[in-house]
Amino acid sequence: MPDITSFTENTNKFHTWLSENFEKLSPKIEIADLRDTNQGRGLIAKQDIEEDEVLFEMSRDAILNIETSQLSKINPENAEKLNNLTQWESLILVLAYEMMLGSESKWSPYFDVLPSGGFNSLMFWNDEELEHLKPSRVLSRIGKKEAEEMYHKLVPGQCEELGVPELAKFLTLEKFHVVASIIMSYSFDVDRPEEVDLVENGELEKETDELEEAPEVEPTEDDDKEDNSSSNIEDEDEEEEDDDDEDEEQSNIIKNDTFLKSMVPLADTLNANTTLFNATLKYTNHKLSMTATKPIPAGSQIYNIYGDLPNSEILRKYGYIELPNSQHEFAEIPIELVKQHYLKFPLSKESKHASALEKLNASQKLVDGVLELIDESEFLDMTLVDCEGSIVIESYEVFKDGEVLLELTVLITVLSTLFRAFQSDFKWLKKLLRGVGKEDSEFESFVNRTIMKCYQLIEDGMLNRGALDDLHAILDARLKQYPEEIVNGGFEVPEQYGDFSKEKLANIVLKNEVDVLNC
Ligand SMILES: C[S@@+](CC[C@H](N)C(=O)[O-])C[C@H]1O[C@@H](n2cnc3c(N)ncnc32)[C@H](O)[C@@H]1O
Repeated sequence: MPDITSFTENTNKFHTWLSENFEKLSPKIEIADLRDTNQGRGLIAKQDIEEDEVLFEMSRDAILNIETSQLSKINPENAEKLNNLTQWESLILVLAYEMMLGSESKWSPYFDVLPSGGFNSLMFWNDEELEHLKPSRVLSRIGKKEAEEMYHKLVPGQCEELGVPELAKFLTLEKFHVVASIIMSYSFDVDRPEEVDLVENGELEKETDELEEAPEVEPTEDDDKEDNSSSNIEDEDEEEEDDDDEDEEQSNIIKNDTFLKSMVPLADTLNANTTLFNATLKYTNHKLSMTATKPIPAGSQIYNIYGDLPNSEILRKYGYIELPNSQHEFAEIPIELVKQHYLKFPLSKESKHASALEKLNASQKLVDGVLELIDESEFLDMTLVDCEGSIVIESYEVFKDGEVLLELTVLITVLSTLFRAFQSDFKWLKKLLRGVGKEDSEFESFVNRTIMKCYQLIEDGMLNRGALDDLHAILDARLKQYPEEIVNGGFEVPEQYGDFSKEKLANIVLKNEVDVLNC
């Protein structure tokens, strides 16, 4: 039986705190108990709300981050020290410290409505439960190991460094996972006031409706100065690796960011839905305000959007899924499958040639040699400005509407053109093979010329037949990796959200991915 009394009491105390600490709290909204539909607390409209109406508003000192926390203030050097950690690390310490203060913390009634356990996000699934998600690539993004490494960096080292050894005792590994999971599913990346100024003055152009790191997303705000949701530990580690080269950025890591990872009370009480979202968090220089983006009829739930996330990512970070799917589903093609396709590609139709090529280990040499040249292609580096770095990456997203990542289109067009050319002339192929891996060889110049030609074709909107055939074959190979029941339509996505088993949640994610691959 859920404890209705303390749940309601905590909601009421939080509401009182909000009326004392917020600048505006519309009487048209209420915090509702939605546990009967497995949504915890949520925000409901008590009366009709108009588009652009402000639902609540708070000043920047009502939110919790390294600038407002006690941990920064108890010691004059702490603010600087926290700024030298990553956004994740510092907010974990800041939030844990305030929680340790208990009723002494300004945010104590807020903490009482945050979860203290019962998380469904993938970090809390055991190995057996995670098996159900195979072959989804979401499994590569859980970051359990990275989380533990972060724990050992912060505890006890950073706690002592900040002059709070008692925090090391409070922040057990179990508590660390709770705090990190709260940040994962409740925090916002709030634009700094200076950033808002720049955008408002037109000095910085920001694109609308685009996340900072789509689709490996954050509860960050989107570039329209409106909210989304938060980041994950691996995302930030990747950013840091990039920064590692730059000594200057080693210190003041956070000060270099245009946003500050923050806990934003009440804004994080909104549940999310990629179709039904009707409110968004807007930032001004001094304030944050939750604003209706559509008219909201009395009795409806007020929804945010945590980002352009597919169900696999919603499950990983937030522990729930959308039915029948998210608006932003994608599936992923691992590079291994692309390699395997071309390793099996018949380089000659004549059997005597085929065995000679086998002896030369030709397929492996060609696949490795071509991928190396594509990876290092200066031409692609300069022309594909929308792709970050090399087009040879671990996996490629394909989307619900049949759209494929540009990187994959280019890669497959080049590979399909090359391998069909290799297939056309056995003698020439043998000659080419001698140059694999060598600079200024005929092999290298042929591959580079083909890369340029293929790029031109793609720019002119032309995909050759061979590339399409290869893409379909690779998509089919990916589909074969999914459980038969899901691929053959033996599993049906339920109509109503409920208290689903982990296996059912996993099957819904796999079914969504299979549907995308079948598009
Ligand atoms: C930012 S919090 C929203 C407030 C939360 N419901 C609460 O009671 O504190 C995010 C969490 O709310 C839940 N949630 C959000 N949107 C949901 C939805 N559409 N359906 C089910 N649960 C949802 C998930 O547990 C998620 O991790």
